[in-house]
Amino acid sequence: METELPPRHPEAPAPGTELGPHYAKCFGCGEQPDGLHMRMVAGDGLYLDSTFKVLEAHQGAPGLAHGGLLVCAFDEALGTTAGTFLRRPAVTGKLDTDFLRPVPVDSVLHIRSTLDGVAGRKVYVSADGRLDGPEGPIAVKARGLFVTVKLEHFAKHGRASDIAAVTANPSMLEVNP
Ligand SMILES: CCCCCCCCCCCCCC(=O)SCCNC(=O)CCNC(=O)[C@H](O)C(C)(C)COP(=O)(O)OP(=O)(O)OC[C@H]1O[C@@H](n2cnc3c(N)ncnc32)[C@H](O)[C@@H]1OP(=O)(O)O
Repeated sequence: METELPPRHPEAPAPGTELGPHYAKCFGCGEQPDGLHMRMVAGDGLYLDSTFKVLEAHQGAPGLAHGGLLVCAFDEALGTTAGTFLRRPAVTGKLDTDFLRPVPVDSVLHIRSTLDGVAGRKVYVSADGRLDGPEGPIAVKARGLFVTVKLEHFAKHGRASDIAAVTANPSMLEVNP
């Protein structure tokens, strides 16, 4: 598959900028009580650095993060990477994950997610998640294919009450394609 490396969008957040939630109710980055509350900082290339602290509510086995929630963290990081550097929303088409080490409750996963290339509406992204700091051992790796969509995608498919809520209060969204 031929891909191109896109330029960093001129309106992408400056390197070092901490991103706000892309949607106030997002499970990954918004205000959901048991959500992942991920924090993300724009890198100086086509990458983001994110952190996800594994909490009590995120367990699968005793004292360990649930694998599906780890996938959720990567979905969030990868989708935000695509959206941030292209300045248009992208939804997950495909997501592959390698789980290399268990991730304990109370640990912080340090995720670097990178935009690797685009081909038409397809956006290829990948990420590594490390324990014990940004240079620590890799616990989880992921690769994703995201597909850019127009805002109508959400208006057409989203639950009507939530669409009405964000229409009435656009500050719930960080969307400015
Ligand atoms: C603005 C700034 C915002 C910043 C913040 C944003 C943050 C966001 C954070 C989000 C965080 C969380 C993120 C979430 O949780 S997103 C939520 C989870 N994902 C979804 O709900 C997506 C559901 N799927 C769809 O809606 C449609 O299937 C989409 C839109 C994806 C494509 O249907 P559409 O009819 O529109 O397009 P198309 O079918 O012509 O496909 C187009 C191209 O893509 C290729 N293709 C498609 N699927 C696959 C696949 N599985 N493997 C390989 N390839 C695939 C396809 O072959 C074609 O290629 P080509 O023929 O052109 O070569």
